[in-house]
Amino acid sequence: MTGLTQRRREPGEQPRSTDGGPAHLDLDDLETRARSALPAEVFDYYAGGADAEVTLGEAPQAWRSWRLRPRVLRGVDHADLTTTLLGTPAATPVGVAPWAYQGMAHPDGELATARAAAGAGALLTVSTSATHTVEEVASASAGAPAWFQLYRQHSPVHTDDLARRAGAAGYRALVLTVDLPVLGRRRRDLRNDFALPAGLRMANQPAPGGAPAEPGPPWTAADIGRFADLSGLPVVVKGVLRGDDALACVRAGASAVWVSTHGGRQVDLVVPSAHALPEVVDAVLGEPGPDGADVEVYVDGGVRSGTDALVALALGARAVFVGRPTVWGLATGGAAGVRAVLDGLSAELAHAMLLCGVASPADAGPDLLVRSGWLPR
Ligand SMILES: Cc1cc2nc3c(=O)[nH]c(=O)nc-3n(C[C@H](O)[C@H](O)[C@H](O)COP(=O)(O)O)c2cc1C
Ligand SMILES: CC(C)CC(=O)C(=O)O
Repeated sequence: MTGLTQRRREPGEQPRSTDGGPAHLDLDDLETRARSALPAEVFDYYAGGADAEVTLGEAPQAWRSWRLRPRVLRGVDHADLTTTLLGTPAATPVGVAPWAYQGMAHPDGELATARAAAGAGALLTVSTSATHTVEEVASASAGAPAWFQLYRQHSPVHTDDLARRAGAAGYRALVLTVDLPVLGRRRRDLRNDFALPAGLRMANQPAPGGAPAEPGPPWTAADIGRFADLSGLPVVVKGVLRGDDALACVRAGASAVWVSTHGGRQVDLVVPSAHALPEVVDAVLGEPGPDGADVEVYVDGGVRSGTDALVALALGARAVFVGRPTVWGLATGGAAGVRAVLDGLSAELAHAMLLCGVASPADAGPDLLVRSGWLPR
């Protein structure tokens, strides 16, 4: 947190080089360093989006189509970031979105990300497509709360098995990703003929050579309650962009919905998360979840600063999740790199909250925002 005044330079003191440490979070610089650290096709896989990447490019801009209306003289001299997510305490409303194949970014992969999230008190979401098993990542979290993200697998038996294992391993929620009936068309990957490195461990996939899988039917809302029963966990539905879908998920037993364009990697030209969020919040506001508590709404996509995160909270998100910033942190600095990203974004958020007279995440509301007419939409 910056102090009340500028620091005065000592006589003869030269400006410090900022190369020596993370004086502040510079995500553009981190991305540039990750680009140098990673093989070009791996960087492209992580960075890229679907088709012409319009949605990918618009995501950060969309948060920035809002302007803040700071509250003054409200007696707020401290911003407390602590919150609960589905009843689980978290030190910050900035969490880690699930992302695949972390072993390509760092040898410790998901284990490093888990340690970083645990250290930061940030909620971790672990991808099905991890390079360490459901149970290994749970152990690395050392009791810190984590959620497990589930994709529909080729074999429904395998999908169900993963849901049960997530419950048994101590994850606190099951995140069903519903925006990937098939993979989006990612031009960079097509151009690079991207393939996963030969030695990469697909830790949650069944061993090759088993019986050929019989694909099950596509998921419907009815699967929400079924997975809650199988896993014994509350279900979060990730990849919702419409109010009617959000309400249908809640009525089918979801405890939370997660507004997401999948980082612009699935369908291009979809509405940015920042614009879909208010519709989803309106649709489910005050709806009870299966345990009677209010349903929660989360969001991800293009959140790159504390002020972006504050806009999301003001629009009604209970938590924001970040994907690529943690990719760049892991690729450049392992667990410490991810930790610096999470701590940096949380510090920026706390700073922005204080400057806007917002004492806690729950204290953020739509009164903080205006959509400026003069801004390009
Ligand atoms: C490299 C990469 C891999 C991803 N893998 C998954 C995944 O396995 N499961 C999932 O639900 N979402 C996955 N996502 C989407 C993220 O969870 C999240 O929605 C998105 O990255 C948020 O946008 P941001 O990267 O702009 O923060 C992935 C995203 C990226 C960038
Ligand atoms: C295994 C993939 C489907 C992971 C993913 O969600 C992505 O690359 O966006």
